[in-house]
Amino acid sequence: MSHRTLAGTGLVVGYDRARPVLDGAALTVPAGRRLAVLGANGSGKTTLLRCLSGALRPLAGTVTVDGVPLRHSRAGLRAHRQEVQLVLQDPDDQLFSASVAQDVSFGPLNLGLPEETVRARVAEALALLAVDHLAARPTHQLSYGERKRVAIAGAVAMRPCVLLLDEPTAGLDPSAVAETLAALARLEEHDSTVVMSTHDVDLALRWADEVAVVVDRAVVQGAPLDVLGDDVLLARARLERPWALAVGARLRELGLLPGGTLPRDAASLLAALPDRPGVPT
Ligand SMILES: Nc1ncnc2c1ncn2[C@@H]1O[C@H](COP(=O)(O)OP(=O)(O)OP(=O)(O)O)[C@@H](O)[C@H]1O
Repeated sequence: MSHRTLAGTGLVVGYDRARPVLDGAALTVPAGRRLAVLGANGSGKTTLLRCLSGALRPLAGTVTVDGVPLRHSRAGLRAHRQEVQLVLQDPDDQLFSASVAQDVSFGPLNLGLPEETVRARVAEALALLAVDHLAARPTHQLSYGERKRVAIAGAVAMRPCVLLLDEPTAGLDPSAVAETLAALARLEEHDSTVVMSTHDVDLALRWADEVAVVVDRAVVQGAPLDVLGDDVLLARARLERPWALAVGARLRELGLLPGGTLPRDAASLLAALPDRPGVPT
């Protein structure tokens, strides 16, 4: 795998030509950078990811990989799927084989790869997602969190350059969220660029290198502190300011937090606070 830059420009995407979900949206997934796609329910996050994956053809606009436009022919889509993989929000939309190993091997087998290569890819994908101990288990017996990680493993076995994850942490408990994030970090070491959609502004702030907000049928993209500190944009997008920015800004107003970049999570906020109690005069 190697890093590739996935981008969409002038995207008009939707299910009804008269009322597209996205109308002239642009997004760049910079190679090797973590991108979080945020937006309220129904704003069009899934629609955007489906379009970038090639699953949904835009009514207008172009999707490119390293500047080369995606063609929606059979051959074009087949080539695109080897570069870009989408993992759906609900693992039950994705898992259909009897066992975990069979499910994860489905994509590589479909590519016509030799059995030995498929076995190696499956073993690697299961290990990266820390679900190797589940290889022989029937998929329907797994917990929701396990099924979500197995679904990601299925995409990873295709060795995509860009992995698009639709709400990979939704419905997970905090330890399962941490396990998923650790798995994503291992994927990045294997040169996959990871994009996740989420409603969780706090997660986006602490995880992402860049943030894209789907709002008013368009996409606003930028640095996490800029985008998630923009109250006007957040209100338009029906999102809340991340707690770390809200609390950090208030502590700074009170003179309790030194200047510089605002902390992005609890650990860095606590580390930035003075080590003595009491309100400074
Ligand atoms: N297959 C479809 N046919 C018709 N309309 C659809 C279809 N899929 C989605 N939509 C509509 O497109 C809009 C955007 O939906 P989408 O699923 O992309 O939003 P989302 O931001 O991912 O939402 P959520 O956070 O609730 O998952 C919604 O109004 C939805 O009803």
